[in-house]
Amino acid sequence: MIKVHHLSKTYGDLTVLKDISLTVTKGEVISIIGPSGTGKSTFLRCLNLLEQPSGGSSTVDGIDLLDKKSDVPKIRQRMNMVFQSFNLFSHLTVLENLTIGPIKLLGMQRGEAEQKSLEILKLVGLAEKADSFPDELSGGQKQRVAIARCLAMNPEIILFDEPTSALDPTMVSEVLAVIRRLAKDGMTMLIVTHEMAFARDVSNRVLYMDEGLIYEEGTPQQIFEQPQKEKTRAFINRIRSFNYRISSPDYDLYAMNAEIEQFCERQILPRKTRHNLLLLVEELLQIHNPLLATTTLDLTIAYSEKKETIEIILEHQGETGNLLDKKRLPDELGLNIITHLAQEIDYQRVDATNRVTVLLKKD
Ligand SMILES: Nc1ncnc2c1ncn2[C@@H]1O[C@H](COP(=O)(O)OP(=O)(O)OP(=O)(O)O)[C@@H](O)[C@H]1O
Repeated sequence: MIKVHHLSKTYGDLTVLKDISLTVTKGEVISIIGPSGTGKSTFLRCLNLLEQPSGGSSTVDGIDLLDKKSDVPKIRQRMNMVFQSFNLFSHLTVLENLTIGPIKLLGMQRGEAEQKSLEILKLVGLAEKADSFPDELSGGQKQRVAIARCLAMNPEIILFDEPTSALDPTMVSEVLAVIRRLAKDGMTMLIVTHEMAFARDVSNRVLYMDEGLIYEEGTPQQIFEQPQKEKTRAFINRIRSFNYRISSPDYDLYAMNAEIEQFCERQILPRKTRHNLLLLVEELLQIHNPLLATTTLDLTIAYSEKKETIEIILEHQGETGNLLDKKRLPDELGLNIITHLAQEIDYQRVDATNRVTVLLKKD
C-alpha cells in the first residue's frame, strides 16, 4: 500500500530523516515511537507532503508522491492526517466541519454528505454534538470530531500525529478508544504516539525511530519486551509500563509489590509517590478481589515521563460493572482512600472488557 525507499529530509544543515525505508500493507496498524526530536512527525508530514522530502521515493498504491504531476489533494484524501492540535474550523459547526471536505473536494451532494457525516459522528459517540461549535467541546471531543472529519473523506490510510498529546490525561482514553475501534474495523493506520501502553496493545508493528532512521522495528512484543538494540532498550526501560496478571485470589501480593517497587525505581519516582501508588493499587485490588474467584485481573501501571502522570488500569472480562460504584460496596472505607489518592477515576466498557482507570494525584 505504502512503499518508502531511502526517504530523507533536511532543514538547512539539520538532517532530520537520514534514510527511511518502510512498506505498509493494508490493515496494518503501525505505531511510531521514540524520543522527542527524532523526526517522527516529520516523517508523517513527508508522507502526505505537508513537507517536501529531500530525497528518496515514496509511493501509495503505485502513485509516486514525489512526482510533480501527482494529484496532492487526492493523495491527502487517501492518506488523511489527524493532528495533535485538532485543526477544526471554529466558525463551523461540528457537522459542517465534517461535510465541508466531502462537498468541496469530493463533489458530494450536501444531503448525502450530511447523512454520511452523522453516521460517522455516531461512530465516534458525538452525534448529539452535530450542531455544536468546536469551542463548546472538550479537548477529547474536539479530537474525536477531528478523527470523524478525517473519516468523512473516506481515507484508505490514516496518519495520526500524536493525537493525544494536547489532551488532559482524563480525555486521552476516549480518543484512544476511538482509534482502537478503527483498528478493530481494519483501518490502515500509522500512529506517532507517546502512549506506550496503547502502542503496545493496538499495533501489529512498532517502529522505534532514532538517529533519523527506523532504528529498530518489530512486533509490540519484540520492541517492548525484547528490544535488541542499545538505544531502544534504554528508551523502553525509561518509559515502560508495568503489567501484572492476577489469576487467583491467593496471588502473591508481596512478590507483586516488589515488582511495582522495582518499576518505580526504574522510573525514579519519589518515595511518597511510590507509597501512594502502592496504597492505591492495594485498595483497588482489595475491592476487585471477589472477581478473582471467576476471572483474571490485568493490572497496568503506566508512567508518562512527558506528562509526569501515573495511571493505574485494572481490566477484567465478564459482566458489565464498575466495582467502584458506591452502591455495590459493603462500606466506603476503601473507596474513600482511593478517592483521596486519585486525581481522576474513570470506568469504561471496551470490547467486552471492564476497564477502571485511576490517575494518581500528583504530590
Ligand atoms: N520546519 C522546520 N524547520 C526546521 N527544523 C524543523 C522543522 N520542523 C521540524 N524541525 C526539526 O526537526 C527535528 C525533528 O522534529 P519532529 O517534530 O519531526 O520530531 P518528533 O520526533 O516528532 O518529536 P516530538 O516527539 O517531540 O514531537 C527537530 O529537531 C525539529 O526542531
